[in-house]
Amino acid sequence: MYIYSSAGCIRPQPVNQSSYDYIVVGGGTSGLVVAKRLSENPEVSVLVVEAGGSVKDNINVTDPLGYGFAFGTDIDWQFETVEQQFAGNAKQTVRAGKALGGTSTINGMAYTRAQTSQIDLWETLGNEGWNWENLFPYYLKSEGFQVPAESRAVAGHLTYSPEFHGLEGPLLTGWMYPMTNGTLTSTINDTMKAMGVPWNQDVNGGNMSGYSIFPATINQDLNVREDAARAYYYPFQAKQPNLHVLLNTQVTRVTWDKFASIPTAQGVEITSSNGTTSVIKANKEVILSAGALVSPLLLELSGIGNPDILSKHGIETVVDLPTVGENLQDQMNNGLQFNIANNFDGTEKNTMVVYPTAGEVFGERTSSVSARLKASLPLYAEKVASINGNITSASDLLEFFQLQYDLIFDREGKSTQTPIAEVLLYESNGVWDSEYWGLLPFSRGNVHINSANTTANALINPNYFMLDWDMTEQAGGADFIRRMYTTAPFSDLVGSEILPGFKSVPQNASVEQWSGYLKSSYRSNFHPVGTAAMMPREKGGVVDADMKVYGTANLRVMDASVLPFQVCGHLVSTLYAVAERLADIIKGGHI
Ligand SMILES: Cc1cc2nc3c(=O)[nH]c(=O)nc-3n(C[C@H](O)[C@H](O)[C@H](O)COP(=O)(O)OP(=O)(O)OC[C@H]3O[C@@H](n4cnc5c(N)ncnc54)[C@H](O)[C@@H]3O)c2cc1C
Repeated sequence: MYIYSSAGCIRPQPVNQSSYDYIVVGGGTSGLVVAKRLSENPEVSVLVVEAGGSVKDNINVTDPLGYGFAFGTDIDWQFETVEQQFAGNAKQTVRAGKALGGTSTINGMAYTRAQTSQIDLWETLGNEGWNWENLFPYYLKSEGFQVPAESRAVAGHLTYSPEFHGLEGPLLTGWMYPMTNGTLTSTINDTMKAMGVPWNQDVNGGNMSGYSIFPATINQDLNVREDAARAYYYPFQAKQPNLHVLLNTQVTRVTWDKFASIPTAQGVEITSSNGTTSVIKANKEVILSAGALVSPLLLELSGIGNPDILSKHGIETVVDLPTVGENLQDQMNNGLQFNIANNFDGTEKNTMVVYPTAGEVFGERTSSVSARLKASLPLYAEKVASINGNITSASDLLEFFQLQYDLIFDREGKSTQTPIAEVLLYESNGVWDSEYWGLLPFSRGNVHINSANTTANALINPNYFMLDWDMTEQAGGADFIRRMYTTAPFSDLVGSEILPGFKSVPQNASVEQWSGYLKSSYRSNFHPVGTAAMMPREKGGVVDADMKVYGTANLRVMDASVLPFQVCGHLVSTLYAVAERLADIIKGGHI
């Protein structure tokens, strides 16, 4: 067993302690933030246990234009879902990073936050103190925004509002150099204007809707990906000798203090890469940051969860918390492709994004779509409850669904400012590609252990396309893209539609006509959240507003599992901010 500690560059050293004050399970996006911040106090020792290794020099990670290079390699967990019964029964692959830095080492590097109302919703649910106003300072605290030079900003349409960005935080954000020249951005802007979609000066201030050029997590001067390890670990290795990292080591469960009156984590059981198993003790706390598809499994393997599931696998119940692993929410990712007309020179590679609202997607149909959704909510709640074994009651689900509805539509059924789709646009291998996803599906699934064997595959079931809104939203996104490609002036640069093509999905297709194509060509959007949700226990929460697991003295979860609802932005910006705030909560003082 080897430990990587503060002594300069990454170099294996024998484990030198059998106990640490804090043990963070998973050196990923969230885990490294918490570990770095806790170890700012030189009096405490912090150990991060990470299943993967260091990828500091892995070109598949560092190359900012190398999105996808790491897929299918040994740093990709490549989780597999069960057959998706509402989407043609095919299984799906859900990617996640297995490396120091976690999924931030393989992701698309987009840095976009959330709609203010989405974060405020967390407080409405009963999580005191979790609202946009309180979280916003932590978005700024985590961020080291690299201000683009004015000439670059003008040439590349890189608009931003300085007050929405932190300059001193560890996580570098900004724009890649080669992305900032060309005229396509303004052509699309004129097209968006023609479609009634405004330019959004900065998607990171709490209003995401509109058309924008989004920043990335990037070190623009080195031209390398900025992942969690580059932001929150490597620069502090030498300065914070009390921050230790144990790589290539898998945590298999939490161990408990047999003599404590309430369940108290005593440490973690680990398996090293050579297969040896041992226990490391935690003097104060264990924090699970293994990701939304693993942290709930570690809870179950440690005896926290649904007693029916635990007993089936011979695991003694430590805390009866049946919603562990429930409330899984992911999004579905589809794409449309078009030929490029000869008059486009193909040189611009800006990070263009459109976040249309329900009104912009559905147009005149908005009130009928909203009425139908509203009327369907009780049915949705019944359906989700029954398919998921009534672990979360239909009445609780109905409450969540009404809150989610209120994000999208107001009381009169009109569209709010919350976007319902993310639409990307880029030129790739000589064609126009528009990848997109509906942002707020109502489907809820789950993830559970399938064995007490810690290395066995889990049962991952996002229930993609379970509810008809999810298809309505996804088909609406496809319609929106077709309009975008056929609206001037962008239409001048577009040839014929390649995918799906009008033979496969006719012009002005109905939702039903879209569904065959969308279900046969979708993939996971790789944004699983909600499986150890921060909510009051009586509503099905797994962690409280301090991310402490209900019924335990000193076990917390901090990763995408705790987000009770999906957010409209990509996840890392919000996870960095939430983890920053949690670190302050643990340290005993927060903004
Ligand atoms: C392909 C892809 C593209 C994406 N694109 C974007 C994007 O452009 N922008 C964005 O903001 N978000 C994006 N996301 C989502 C985002 O990156 C993730 O939601 C986020 O990084 C998850 O952070 P986390 O802290 O929850 O978990 P992770 O960062 O996944 O960290 C979990 C860590 O725990 C480790 N671990 C797991 N099990 C164990 C165990 N038993 N013992 C020890 N360690 C363990 C893992 O190896 C990992 O390092 C993308 C995701 C993917 C997969």
